[in-house]
Amino acid sequence: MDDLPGIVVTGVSGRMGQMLAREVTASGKARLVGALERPGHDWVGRDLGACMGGAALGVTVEDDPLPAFARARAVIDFTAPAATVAFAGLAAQARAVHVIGTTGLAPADLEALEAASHHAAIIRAGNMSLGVNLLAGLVRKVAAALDADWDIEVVEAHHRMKVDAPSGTALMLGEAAAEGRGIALADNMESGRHGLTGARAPGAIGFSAIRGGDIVGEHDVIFAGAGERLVLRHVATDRAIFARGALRAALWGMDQKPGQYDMVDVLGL
Ligand SMILES: NC(=O)c1ccc[n+]([C@@H]2O[C@H](COP(=O)([O-])OP(=O)(O)OC[C@H]3O[C@@H](n4cnc5c(N)ncnc54)[C@H](O)[C@@H]3O)[C@@H](O)[C@H]2O)c1
Ligand SMILES: O=C(O)C1=N[C@H](C(=O)O)CCC1
Repeated sequence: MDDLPGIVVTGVSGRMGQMLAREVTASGKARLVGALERPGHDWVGRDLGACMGGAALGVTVEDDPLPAFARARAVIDFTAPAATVAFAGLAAQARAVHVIGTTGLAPADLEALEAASHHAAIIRAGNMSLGVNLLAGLVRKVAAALDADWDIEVVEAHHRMKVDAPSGTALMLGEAAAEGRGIALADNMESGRHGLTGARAPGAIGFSAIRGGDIVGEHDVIFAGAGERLVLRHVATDRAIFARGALRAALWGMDQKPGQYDMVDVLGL
């Protein structure tokens, strides 16, 4: 057991943090060598297993990232943008692989990640599931095959606690559509329609977000043409798909040089 590579999970009390801690512990491929929460969180200083309502795991929840990262080959981080940027600098210092699932990152955050990736591998994706990464490839192909008379709309649905929109997945799928069409997403994005919006801009890629209940994650990419409509859909029913992808990315990243990677690299798609 002791020779298995060590992994630290950040934001360990969160929806994804708990899922990740369970995935790493049960995998037989890695050891959980650290569990982090934000300072002041009531899990800090307690055994993680007990906090999650099960048997003791022998892993105490900590709030100081650097000593934890120094014990790890990889850090799996599904938290919030400010925390992720700070963790990127510290993971780079510890030369640990940083797997980032956090969404809602701003351009300045991405610049900070780029700087950190000169010192350690960073693997980041708005969605770590196999299905969504395959879907992105299909979306790119369909968008390349259809002309701009086909309107592209991305519709996503998530649980009521999600804080960012469009989702990271929706943006990934929008990027794939834009690449297929040979346009820049940033110049063609239409989202948050409300009121007297006027007609749809020709060639736009539209985004709509639904938030409610405990929806894990659903994404439709709609290609709407004259007299017909093509809909490509992914439905997530279990967060374990994201945790499995993240663990796979962490193990893969341990053999990579410093740099930025995504799940297409990890999955060899
Ligand atoms: N890429 C993917 O496949 C994927 C899948 C699911 C969720 N996500 C993203 O992961 C992120 C987290 O989602 P969630 O549903 O688990 O959210 P959540 O709110 O349940 O969990 C986030 C956790 O991070 C902790 N945290 C915040 N700042 C911290 C800090 N400085 N140090 C340590 N811990 C800190 C919070 O206390 C919380 O426990 C979101 O950005 C979400 O969009 C990505
Ligand atoms: O629950 C979330 O939050 C999710 N976030 C990712 C996104 O923004 O696309 C992946 C799906 C779940």
